[in-house]
Amino acid sequence: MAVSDLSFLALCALLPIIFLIFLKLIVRPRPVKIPIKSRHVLITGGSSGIGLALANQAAAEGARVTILARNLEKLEEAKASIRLSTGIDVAIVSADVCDFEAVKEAVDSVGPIDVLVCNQGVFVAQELENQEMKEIRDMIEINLIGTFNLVKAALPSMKSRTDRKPVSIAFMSSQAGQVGIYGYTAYSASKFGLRGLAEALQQEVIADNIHVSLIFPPDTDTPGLAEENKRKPRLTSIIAASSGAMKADEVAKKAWSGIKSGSFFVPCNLEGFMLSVATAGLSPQRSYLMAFVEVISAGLMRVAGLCFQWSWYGSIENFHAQHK
Ligand SMILES: NC(=O)C1=CN([C@@H]2O[C@H](COP(=O)(O)OP(=O)(O)OC[C@H]3O[C@@H](n4cnc5c(N)ncnc54)[C@H](OP(=O)(O)O)[C@@H]3O)[C@@H](O)[C@H]2O)C=CC1
Ligand SMILES: CCCCCCCCCCCCCCCC(=O)[C@@H](N)CO
Repeated sequence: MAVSDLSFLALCALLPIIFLIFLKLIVRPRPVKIPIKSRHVLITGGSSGIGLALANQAAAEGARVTILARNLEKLEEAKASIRLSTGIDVAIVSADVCDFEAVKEAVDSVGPIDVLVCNQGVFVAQELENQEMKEIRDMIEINLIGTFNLVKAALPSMKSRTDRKPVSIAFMSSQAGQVGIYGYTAYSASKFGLRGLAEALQQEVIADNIHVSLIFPPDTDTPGLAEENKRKPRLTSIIAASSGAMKADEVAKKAWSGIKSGSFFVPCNLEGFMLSVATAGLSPQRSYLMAFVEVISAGLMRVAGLCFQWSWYGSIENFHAQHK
């Protein structure tokens, strides 16, 4: 082999390494670890489904957990179920996230928060044309404005903590917050909204050692999903089935691992991983390895995304052809 061939091969091997080093130097915010043991975790919507699973796992890991929701009976039941499975007592607090004064009072009553998980959410799948304005408003109010209320209420004490250790604010989005899906005009809007909130907020709070995570679950087996499934447009189910369904415990496990590693995007399954790479956009990225994957697979992921759209629009066409 000629010397020039060898040096060409060496260059080919070297380029990715140089690129990795470059990415390692520039990714921002810098990597961080956020332990939850012995720290105060507030989980909204913690009385049911994904929130309850998050609370269970945090309690089992030795965090001091508070769960917040509206219905006090459901909160008591959740507390009893967590005690049964972990032997640990969590604190409960009742408030409607839509009421800022109530949220402020609740947050002040539970003491300084190290990890705030804004997980409360409602979802009713329906074509916009058939959906009542009340349902649309509820989704925006509870999922998006309610999250603003929580962050506004918790931020002052999170910022003024004396120990300066890394703390976290996590938002429960959805894969429907990464791609618009038939039947989810209002829901997707509320969850896409969380992304804008999260991206901007991360820049505002990084100097306070506060780290933001956005979690993107697929359909997850919860009381909320069972309720949603009672009346769901057929096409919503068909398109959402592009991503596999998960158990609440599995989603909670992925969520905690993402929050603790300070990841900005937290996908929960393989399809979610692809979605996160495909929709990386200008989101912050702490991991140079993930940044590397995003850069080298960007074109391919766009092709995959176009294939999914091709298949979804195919389903929509078929559906209309059958229902003429
Ligand atoms: N299940 C799924 O398929 C998926 C869910 N998600 C998201 O995960 C989150 C949790 O969903 P899931 O576990 O299924 O939901 P559930 O319906 O099982 O639980 C919702 C929780 O939120 C609380 N909540 C609802 N409205 C309010 C409010 N106004 N103020 C305070 N708390 C409230 C409920 O308690 P109460 O009613 O007593 O207030 C309950 O604890 C949601 O944000 C959802 O959008 C994302 C992707 C998939
Ligand atoms: C480039 C590659 C892309 C790969 C995969 C795309 C899969 C998208 C599926 C989206 C499913 C949305 C489910 C919403 C669940 C939810 O939030 C509700 N249960 C609540 O209403």
